[in-house]
Amino acid sequence: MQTPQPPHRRCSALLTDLYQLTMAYSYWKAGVQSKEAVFHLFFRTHPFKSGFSIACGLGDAIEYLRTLAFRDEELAYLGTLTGDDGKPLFEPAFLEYLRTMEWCCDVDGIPEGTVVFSHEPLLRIRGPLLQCQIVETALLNLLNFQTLIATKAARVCLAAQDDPVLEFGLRRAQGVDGALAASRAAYIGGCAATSNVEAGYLFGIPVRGTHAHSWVMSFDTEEEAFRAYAEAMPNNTIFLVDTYDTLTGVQRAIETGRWLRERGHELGGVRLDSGDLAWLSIETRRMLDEAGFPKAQIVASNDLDEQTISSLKQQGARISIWGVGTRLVTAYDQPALGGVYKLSAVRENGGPWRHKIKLSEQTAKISTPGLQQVRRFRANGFFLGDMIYDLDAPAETSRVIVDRVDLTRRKQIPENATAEDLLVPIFRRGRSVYEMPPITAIRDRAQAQLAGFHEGHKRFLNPHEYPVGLSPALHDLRTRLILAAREGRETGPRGETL
Ligand SMILES: Nc1ncnc2c1ncn2[C@@H]1O[C@H](COP(=O)(O)OP(=O)(O)OP(=O)(O)O)[C@@H](O)[C@H]1O
Ligand SMILES: O=P(O)(O)OC[C@H]1O[C@H](OP(=O)(O)OP(=O)(O)O)[C@H](O)[C@@H]1O
Ligand SMILES: O=C(O)c1cccnc1
Repeated sequence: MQTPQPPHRRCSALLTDLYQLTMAYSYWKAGVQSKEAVFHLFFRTHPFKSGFSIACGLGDAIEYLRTLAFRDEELAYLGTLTGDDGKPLFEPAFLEYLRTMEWCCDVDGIPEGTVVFSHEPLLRIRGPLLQCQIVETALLNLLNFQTLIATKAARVCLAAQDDPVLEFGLRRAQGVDGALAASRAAYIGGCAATSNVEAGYLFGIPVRGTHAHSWVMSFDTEEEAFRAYAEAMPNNTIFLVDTYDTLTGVQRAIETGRWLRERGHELGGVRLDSGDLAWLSIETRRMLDEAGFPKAQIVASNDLDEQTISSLKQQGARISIWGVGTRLVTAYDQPALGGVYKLSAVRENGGPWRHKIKLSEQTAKISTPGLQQVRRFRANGFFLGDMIYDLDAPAETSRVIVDRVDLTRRKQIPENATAEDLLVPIFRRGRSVYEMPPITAIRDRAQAQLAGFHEGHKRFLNPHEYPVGLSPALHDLRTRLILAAREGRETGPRGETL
């Protein structure tokens, strides 16, 4: 069966904040709708105090942009919207403009599954100002959530070391759409399978599951329940053992395992879902091994996350499969990634680019100008640092990475390092030029990328900061623009004094 690609449903052109459309209208009224613009989508801080994030959501973003069009019913609805004076917000001629508008932007993006860092553009959109503007909200929605969940999943999987992690989140996820997107992102982040059957069907993710307490409770005894399940599904026998007393449940699972073995089947294992999971798993392992079931798996679930899993590992827990739901798919400890979408250059009629910045009281929040690309350096199997540079400058050959905020912090990249530019072409003049990899390849990419970063960047407590900065030329350009903006001075296109 061919694996369907995201999305699971059409993302409408109306899936946006009203202000994108009021700005679009005003660009059109002012006659600047076709001015060429460049925007970048990036985040400023990693979620979960993490030292890294995993890019995710590009697949849905591509489908959204590929099918972007205002339908007649949607335009009719926009025609009913009114302003403070009760008169229509949008003129019919503008709605007609939207109806015939064809997506024609250039888009470059960092492939899903890539390890990414704060201030790095995950997407660069270049094209008519109006078109770049109206896609902001949907792109942020798609990339923010999926990057958040893929990052959480990667952390949970790092904590589980080489043990499989099953994503069990559907029942607690943020709605149907959140659940599906979370299952996909969790798989990309490293989960082995999901309990969400629709995600399995739509995205080609492996599906796994055990059984619930209700199964046990619906029989008079636990023995009967396990036996009936074993008879029905001798090839899927992980028994939930904590409905009454966990270790008694393990004993009953062992008895059912003997019964299965007499019939040529093997006991899959047990699931622990309450109590002290470290102690119970150690006792359970001992019982299973002594009874001759060394291959039976011990699955654990119950409000797990990367911190609990790390702690359980430290306590010597003998858990071999981790079922993780609520805290993974809701990104419980940080429910949103603060990705933003910022204008960084404009030009008219193919003239020189005018680089733009947004000032802020907080230096870290001052935006980066230019047409940005990210160059990642690597030597001896490890990534050394990332340099954001300006494609509008002469070809970048520098191997010095300058900290965005503190220009005295610089990293010199050695000559033997190889370099890779992370943003790849996704759309050219509105046409999709990117071949979406299968989801398994995206997941493999995340694993391969993570393996290229030193452990210090991946630890949970005070991770070591991976070097990310600007090329010296882009740093100079940004500084010139900040000074000119602060002094209220006009500058040349590249921030030069006039
Ligand atoms: N040894 C352990 N070390 C650290 N955390 C643990 C350990 N064992 C279990 N936990 C976690 O502690 C929490 C225990 O949950 P809680 O106090 O609600 O009790 P419970 O065992 O779930 O009881 P019940 O489900 O019957 O209400 C869960 O998040 C679980 O993952
Ligand atoms: O804890 P999570 O990480 O979300 O994993 C999924 C949970 O969902 C199921 O129980 P449910 O929460 O429905 O009921 P229970 O806690 O009363 O067993 C399962 O037994 C897990 O405990
Ligand atoms: O299959 C399971 O064990 C499962 C599925 C969803 C939620 N909790 C557990």
